[in-house]
Amino acid sequence: MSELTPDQQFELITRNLQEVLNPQIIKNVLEVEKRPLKVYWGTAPTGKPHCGYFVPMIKLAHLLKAGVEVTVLVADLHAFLDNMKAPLEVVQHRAKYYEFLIKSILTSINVPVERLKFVLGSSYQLTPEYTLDLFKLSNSVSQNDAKRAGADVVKQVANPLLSGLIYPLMQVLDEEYLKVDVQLGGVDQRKIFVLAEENIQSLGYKKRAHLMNRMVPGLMQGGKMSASDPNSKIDLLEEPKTVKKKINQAFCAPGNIEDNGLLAFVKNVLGPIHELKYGDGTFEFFIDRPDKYGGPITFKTYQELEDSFTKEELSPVDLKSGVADAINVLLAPIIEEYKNNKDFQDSETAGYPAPVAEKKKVKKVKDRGSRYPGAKEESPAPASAPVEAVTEKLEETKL
Ligand SMILES: N[C@@H](Cc1ccc(O)cc1)C(=O)O
Repeated sequence: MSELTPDQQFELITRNLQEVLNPQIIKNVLEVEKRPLKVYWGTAPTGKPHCGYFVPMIKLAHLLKAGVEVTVLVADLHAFLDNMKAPLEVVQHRAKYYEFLIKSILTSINVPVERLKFVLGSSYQLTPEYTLDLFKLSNSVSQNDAKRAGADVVKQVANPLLSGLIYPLMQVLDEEYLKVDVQLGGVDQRKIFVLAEENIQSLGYKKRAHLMNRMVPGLMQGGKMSASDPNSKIDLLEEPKTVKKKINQAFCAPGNIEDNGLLAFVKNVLGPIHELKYGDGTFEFFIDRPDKYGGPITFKTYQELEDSFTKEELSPVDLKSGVADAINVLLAPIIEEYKNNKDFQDSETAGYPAPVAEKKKVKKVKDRGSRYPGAKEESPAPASAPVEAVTEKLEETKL
């Protein structure tokens, strides 16, 4: 059990979250029952994981630090039920790939993974008990409610499939079958979490608390970092040159801190990772700025960085270069581990992301950002990396 007091545990468990539903359930376990809290986070192995994954990973780190028993659900059947984003033939393979990546992200930010439990959805979701519970739940949730619950999670298509209604019901049942007190997810899971809170007791099961992390904004104006828009996201196995290119094309207007995915990334990912590595409350963000623009600079608090950007002392180009460098440092050990892992090297035929191609030609792009306030941001060139095409095409043909 943790050395921390229940208050300290609660602070870590809920730190930097966007929302918590039913915190009293958590407090009761920590303060009254005095046993380790049990939390699960589920992920459906669909597209290629991107940098947005750092946010739940940081939360898993907080949970482990707080002595929580954490389960990661690799929701293979959910990946299949979401418009066959992962067809059954490839889902097992992708599930392994996700588990590998999650472990390597955590290891790269110094989080020990031994205490993490990984569970594959199909390992219990095909049992008679689970099936009967699914049927029972389908008799108490209306089509409309199930549809609404999945609206931000299940891909919305012109002719919605029935599987999209089964998906949220199964996510409700997972809370019981994984024997947890709490489910963690992004705020995009909110409607499913509410569905769970409103319906799980009809099966005689207890209501769970829900933790919701923030979504990392995409690199383009508006929206979250999304697997379906390659320009909005940076994959975990993205090559350094591509990272530079994508960050250079990101929307980042001088002095504008409101609609700025890069600052949000520093605040919600780079800052907390620095803190995890070097101790509570610490922050450091370095920009290797050319001498003629003021020389290298280190910000010691996020606020300093934001202020400097607001006052236009720090230009978008320099912010971009600092963020791109930091992302490349973050991704290097993950890419390294991937390249050293033989299991994933010849996986293209399984509809699975191809290895980071060393030979892949990356067209040289001109530096598109501007160092000067008021200069126009150009729209991004389409990034049609062959790596992308493999998964996307497979997904399309199976739809
Ligand atoms: N809905 C989650 C995946 C998930 C699936 C099943 C669960 O029980 C939990 C989470 C996502 O969008 O990635």
